Amino acid sequence: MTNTGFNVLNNPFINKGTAFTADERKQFQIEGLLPPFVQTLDQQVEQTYAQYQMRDTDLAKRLFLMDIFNENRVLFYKLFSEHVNEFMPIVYDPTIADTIENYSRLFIDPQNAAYLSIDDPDNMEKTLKNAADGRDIKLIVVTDGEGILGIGDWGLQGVDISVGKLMVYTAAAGIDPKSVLPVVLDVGTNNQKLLDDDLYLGNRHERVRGDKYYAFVDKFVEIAEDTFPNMYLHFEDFGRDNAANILNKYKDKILTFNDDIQGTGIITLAGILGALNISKQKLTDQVYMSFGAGTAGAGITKRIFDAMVEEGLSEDEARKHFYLVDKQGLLFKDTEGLTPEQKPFARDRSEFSNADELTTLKAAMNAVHPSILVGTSTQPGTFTKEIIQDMAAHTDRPIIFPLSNPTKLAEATAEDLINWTDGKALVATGVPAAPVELNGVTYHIGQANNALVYPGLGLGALAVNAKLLSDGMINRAAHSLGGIVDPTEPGAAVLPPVSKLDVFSMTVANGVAEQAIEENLSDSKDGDKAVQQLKWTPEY
Ligand SMILES: NC(=O)c1ccc[n+]([C@@H]2O[C@H](COP(=O)([O-])OP(=O)(O)OC[C@H]3O[C@@H](n4cnc5c(N)ncnc54)[C@H](O)[C@@H]3O)[C@@H](O)[C@H]2O)c1
Ligand SMILES: O=C(O)C[C@H](O)C(=O)O
Ligand SMILES: [Mn+2]
Repeated sequence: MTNTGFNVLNNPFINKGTAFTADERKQFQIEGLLPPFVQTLDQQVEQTYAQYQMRDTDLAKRLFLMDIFNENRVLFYKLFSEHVNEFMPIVYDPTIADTIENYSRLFIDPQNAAYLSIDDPDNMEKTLKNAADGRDIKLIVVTDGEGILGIGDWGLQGVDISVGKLMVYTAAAGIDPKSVLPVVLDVGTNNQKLLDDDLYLGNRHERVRGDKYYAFVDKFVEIAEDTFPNMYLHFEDFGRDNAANILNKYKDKILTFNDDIQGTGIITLAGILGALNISKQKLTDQVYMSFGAGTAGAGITKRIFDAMVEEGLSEDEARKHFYLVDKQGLLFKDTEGLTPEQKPFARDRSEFSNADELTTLKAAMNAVHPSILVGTSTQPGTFTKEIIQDMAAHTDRPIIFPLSNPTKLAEATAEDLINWTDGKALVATGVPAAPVELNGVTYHIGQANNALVYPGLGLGALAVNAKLLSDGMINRAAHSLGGIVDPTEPGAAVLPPVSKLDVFSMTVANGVAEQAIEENLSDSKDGDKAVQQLKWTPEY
């Protein structure tokens, strides 16, 4: 195509549609290619929002918004910024799970993603450059699609989680959409449904594992770092066997982040601190049980453990506060198949007279009586009325976070947890939950989803060009979410509301930037100023 005009109209990073002025229409050779009336951005927002409201299912709404995204990023983000609370569950979790499961069938537009195939590693550099198309890439979200939310292996179709996470970065923290790149590492899939599907768009073979897999990931990291210096590399939804390995390999070398391990750790710690602020209890008095001790479960446990150590406990003392339950039941030192992340928290059988019977959540809860129960098991409905009422009988204000996503996989609903405990439970969920009315009190439910923190964390780290993402920066992010909710209000939520996502993302970003400077991980002098300078706003 030689026509400059159509290239402009088809480039979502520069297209303004009907908002192109008469001068711009002349300059870009698009005179007469649009209706003559020149609209303002606000008029476009009003018009598209009215069209959005005409869609009657969440999936149809999402597909409509994706059309706007594909055509005009400024318009998409302006619209998103005006309806953050309403759009988050549509653009992101839980609706995004439907689009991932049906990605190939719904495919219309590649959304400027980079598709990297393990069968074609020599093309990696070219692909990344083609996808960047001269843009200065500062932020990559990469997935290999093996552990998408709790829905498992979706192969190449997982690319939508990279696209979706990046949308939240921009809507929440003002990361310039021109500076981001969604990436999928297509290493095959073990999802038989996809392998058998003629319309599946990914590599139709089993997942490549072992040395060849790690060599591919290493090559990606190396080329991405060389091609885009000073970039923040966000890993998302890798499988349990690889996620922590990759993070451990790179976290002390480059500016990188694993959302499921670190992001989820931060938001869950923030939620627990919020809950303790309401119950006026101390973190170091809590007994913690993780149901599902995989990537997220073990990552959260480590973060809460570190927080207890920071509050003065020795590592040995702190460790005594944690119990992990996975498929095998309560995890003991001699349990078969422990992951390296589970091992430090596995218990001695001699601590229990009935250790061999502790093979279910119910038995483990009965034996331990924890004050905090966090679910990252992908097993829906497993926080039963019996288990929860027994927990509530042994602790004043049980902290209960069913975090498995999407909605259909949650260990319990907020409504049940509040009702079963007569409002005693301090609850947060992974996906948005409506307030619960009980005995004249409205209980607001916090959303413990990493989306509440990763955008601010990324903005803060990028703004000051941090060399690494340190534990100190991560900890600072977790402590930045306090002070927004009034804990004395009856029914107060344990986390700030998503409607204020843009506001508290800035608090997180400022804290993280300042911490990087304090730790000499940045040459910047003024964190707040750097954050303000990097922040992008959707306007023409
Ligand atoms: N709210 C959030 O921000 C957030 C963040 C990350 C993950 N998650 C959710 O947490 C869940 C787990 O994600 P992940 O990345 O840790 O996956 P993962 O596969 O690494 O971990 C899941 C763990 O659950 C265990 N499990 C499976 N069946 C079980 C059973 N019957 N009883 C006990 N344990 C069982 C698995 O063995 C595994 O260790 C997902 O649903 C995901 O959506 C939520
Ligand atoms: O994507 C989400 O909603 C949160 C989290 O990263 C997950 O894997 O569930
Ligand atoms: Mn995830």
